[in-house]
Amino acid sequence: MTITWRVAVGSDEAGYEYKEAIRQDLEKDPRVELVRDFGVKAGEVVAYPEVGLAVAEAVARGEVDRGVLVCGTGIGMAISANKVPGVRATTIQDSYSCERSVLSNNCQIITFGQRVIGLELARRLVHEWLGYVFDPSSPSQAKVGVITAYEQRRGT
Ligand SMILES: O=C[C@H](O)[C@H](O)COP(=O)(O)O
Repeated sequence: MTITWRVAVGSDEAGYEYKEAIRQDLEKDPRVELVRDFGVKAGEVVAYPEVGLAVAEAVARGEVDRGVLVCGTGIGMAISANKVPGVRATTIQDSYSCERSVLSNNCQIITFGQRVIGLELARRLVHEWLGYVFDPSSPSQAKVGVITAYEQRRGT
């Protein structure tokens, strides 16, 4: 079975160059059917939560399957995206965390710090990431379900 993804990308000004490189890679990847760019544009200055929340809301609404967010560290983008109910986001810097972010945690969003990791590593991790699919019949589902149940109890 061939899975294709609808992917959103976004950054603040501190992550603009990586976001652009990743967007271009995604647009060429046969596993990607749609790329939505939530900015920023060149020279634009936008607070990272504005972009992180917009991408996470697009994921939560089902308009895209996944998102890639870039800021200086990746931290602010992950914090922001995780505020949107139903969204799981994490910063990644290595191959194993990339794999587990999907297979253990069913994260829909990964974030990078442009000031933290090299561009080629970030691009490689995105390439790997598109190959992972969460298995809802795996033992990890029940653990992720604890988070979902908490959100539902909270009514968020
Ligand atoms: O997590 C936040 C990002 O790294 C952002 O790009 C920079 O934020 P700052 O300007 O508040 O350091």
